[in-house]
Amino acid sequence: MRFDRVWLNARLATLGGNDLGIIESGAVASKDGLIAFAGPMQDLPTGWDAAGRIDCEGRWITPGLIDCHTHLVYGGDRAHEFELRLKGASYEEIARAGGGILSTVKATRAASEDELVASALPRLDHLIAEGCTTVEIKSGYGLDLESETRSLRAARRLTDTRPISVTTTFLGAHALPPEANGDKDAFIDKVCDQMLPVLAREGLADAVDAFCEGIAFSPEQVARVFEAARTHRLKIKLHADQLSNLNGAKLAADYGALSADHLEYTDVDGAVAMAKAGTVAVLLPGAFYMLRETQLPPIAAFREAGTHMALATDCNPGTSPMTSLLLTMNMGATLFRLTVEECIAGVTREAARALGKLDEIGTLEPGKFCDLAIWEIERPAELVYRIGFNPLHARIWRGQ
Ligand SMILES: O=C(O)CC[C@@H]1NC(=O)NC1=O
Ligand SMILES: [Fe+3]
Repeated sequence: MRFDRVWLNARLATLGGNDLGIIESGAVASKDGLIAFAGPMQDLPTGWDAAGRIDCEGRWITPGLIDCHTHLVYGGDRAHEFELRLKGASYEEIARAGGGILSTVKATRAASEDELVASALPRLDHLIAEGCTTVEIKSGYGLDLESETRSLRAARRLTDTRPISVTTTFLGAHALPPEANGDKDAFIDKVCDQMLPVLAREGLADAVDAFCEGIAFSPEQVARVFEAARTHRLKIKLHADQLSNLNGAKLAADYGALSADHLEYTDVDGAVAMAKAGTVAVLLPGAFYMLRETQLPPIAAFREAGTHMALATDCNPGTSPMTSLLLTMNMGATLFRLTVEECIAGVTREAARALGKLDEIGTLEPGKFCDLAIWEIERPAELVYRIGFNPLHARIWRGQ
């Protein structure tokens, strides 16, 4: 058997099954960008050969990390609002005063596609430096067809100059733009009848998302977006129950969403509905931390119900200006009390599930893309335990 590359003398955290899937004296082999073998070195086929042999000298190999929820493409920044919040203004007060998302909308509408690409690249490079091999990027700061199109094109273009997989999500129902003059239903009509069909036809969106919240859109308005997504055969996700319980998790589950995200105010019924529907709970501790939220997501209910749980940075200029999946894991453990296994699975196997791509990425199993992160650590817990330290030794994307 001839492989392209073989990584030998490694300790594997395959994330296969429902745990870390640890293999102590392991090897991974690639062929044409895919994993051709992942298992005990002694099980490598007799007489195997390879163009490249890498001695990992006992280092750990995990699947490449996956950030399944980011708003990475946007103009400007919100540092000034950060100062306002330090002086006591709430996130909702700032939003209702026309700041928040809308100030980023103004900056994004004013930015060219090249400028959107250029400003996103440093954020993307930070994720890549920590072993990220797939990133989901939402629109949602354009809020009109031309700006949403420009944002999603910019997201797609990031793969032109970086070795990373990008999935895009149309988040037109993120906030009400100024020109809507307060008419949310008319804006939802535009999202569903004008923007979504064009973006679907042009293949610019892999999924559709919405913000179901008092300061954003109602469950009824979100349901209209979901119906339109279904018409155009696009998968759905939802920013749900972040600041209040509008039963967003249940709504997402009822529509068979890939994921419902945030979920601080989700109740047991929502957790059970998600488990039954296979809708992944994407937990976003960066926003919880930045907003100094005190309502914890119902982790015990998710565990009890069997709801899959993922973790992501929610990288965005307002509530989570964070580009570190390692710090995200530490927050998931420290703030949400997730276990080490849940954290590492949350940014690999479960993040892949949240993107509907578990058949392609997220575990070290033959037939999946050979996306690897090789770590200078003695035990997997170090990936979650440390704060502000990056133990990445090497990152492999599609076997390279
Ligand atoms: O503040 C921003 O720019 C986005 C905030 C982000 N979007 C959303 O729906 N919830 C969030 O935390
Ligand atoms: Fe978000």
